[in-house]
Amino acid sequence: MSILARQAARRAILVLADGTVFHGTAIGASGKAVGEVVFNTAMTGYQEILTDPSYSEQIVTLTYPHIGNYGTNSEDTESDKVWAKALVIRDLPLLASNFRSQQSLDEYLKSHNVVGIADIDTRRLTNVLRNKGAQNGCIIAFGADADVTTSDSEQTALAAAQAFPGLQGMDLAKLASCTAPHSWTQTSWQLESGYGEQTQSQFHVVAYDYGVKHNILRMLADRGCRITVVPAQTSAADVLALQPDGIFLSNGPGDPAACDYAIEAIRELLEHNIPIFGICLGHQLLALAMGARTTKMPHGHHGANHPVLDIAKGVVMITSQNHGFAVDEKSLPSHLQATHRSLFDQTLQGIHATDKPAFGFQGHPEASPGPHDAAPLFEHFIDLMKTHQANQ
Ligand SMILES: NC(=O)CC[C@H](N)C(=O)O
Repeated sequence: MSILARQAARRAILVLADGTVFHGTAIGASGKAVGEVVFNTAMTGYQEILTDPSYSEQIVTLTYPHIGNYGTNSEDTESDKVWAKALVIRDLPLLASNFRSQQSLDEYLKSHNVVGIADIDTRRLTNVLRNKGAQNGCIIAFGADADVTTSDSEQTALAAAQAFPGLQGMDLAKLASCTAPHSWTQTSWQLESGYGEQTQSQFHVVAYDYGVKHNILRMLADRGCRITVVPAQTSAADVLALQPDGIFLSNGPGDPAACDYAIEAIRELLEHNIPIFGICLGHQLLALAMGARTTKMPHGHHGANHPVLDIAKGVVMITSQNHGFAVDEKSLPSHLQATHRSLFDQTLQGIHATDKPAFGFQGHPEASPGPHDAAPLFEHFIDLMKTHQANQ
């Protein structure tokens, strides 16, 4: 029995748009949350997942049964707030134990005003999502003194789930983006010293922030990139005025095809032959700008154990993934080459332009807390910038 069940438990319900109902224990804040329900198979990294802006408008189910074991801290974050709409877990363990822990997961969710549900059969929920596809859903987490199991609240939750418009066609990147350009100098976390500060740089990278995960910026800073982060709607002309050695297109939430301003700016930037690297949403936007199409996947890829084939090398990488849309390989124009494919469902995972120094990766080479098999993709971006500098 979890600590929640031992305490005076607050009840919660999760209702999917197809009418499936789960009764569980409320964790985090009291209230209602509506969004697309997805499942993530990572065993660790719940704080990084919650703070990943790409989870905007999504309710995240973690399939690993014990979540919260190592508590939370102020460092293991991918942005300044929790972006996931709500959290669904099987069991919140009795103790949070880690020398870096500052707050339990339950307290952390409460302090960020995020609702959650525990003590439900997450295997059953995952089966529903895997077989029927990602579905919209609603969680109602009741306060301690609420009378809860009424069918009224199930009806309220069902109506809210069915009224959610869905992620297709939603442009969320401009909402997750920063509002003003700024520089980024923080480097990766080390056990002895925590996060570091960049001391010298060799390349100037302009990073489009569509909801950027901080570890991407840290890994670029580690590799000698002086970084100017710019808002999602920055024009190509404004980026070119910064005289970048390379342009980075970040991850981000929502439907890539809805980000017309970004697709237009990237199309214009491609004409200047400056190295461009896109991750996840950035990869999808690069593909769209070059004439490919994106589609909504049945239940997407969310986890830290996804095998991806490097087509040219014939090597398999274990990768971190978080996406619900994908570039349709069949739609690639002749000047875009497929470089990586998912070994779960054969969907496209990487592209490289044959006529420009531009490439994209669907997974997360910056993954924190890993895996790190795809990290060498950052070196490829550095190599392209070196060549570009040498040719100037
Ligand atoms: N992590 C991301 O950048 C996600 C990209 C896009 N929003 C998708 O769901 O496919």
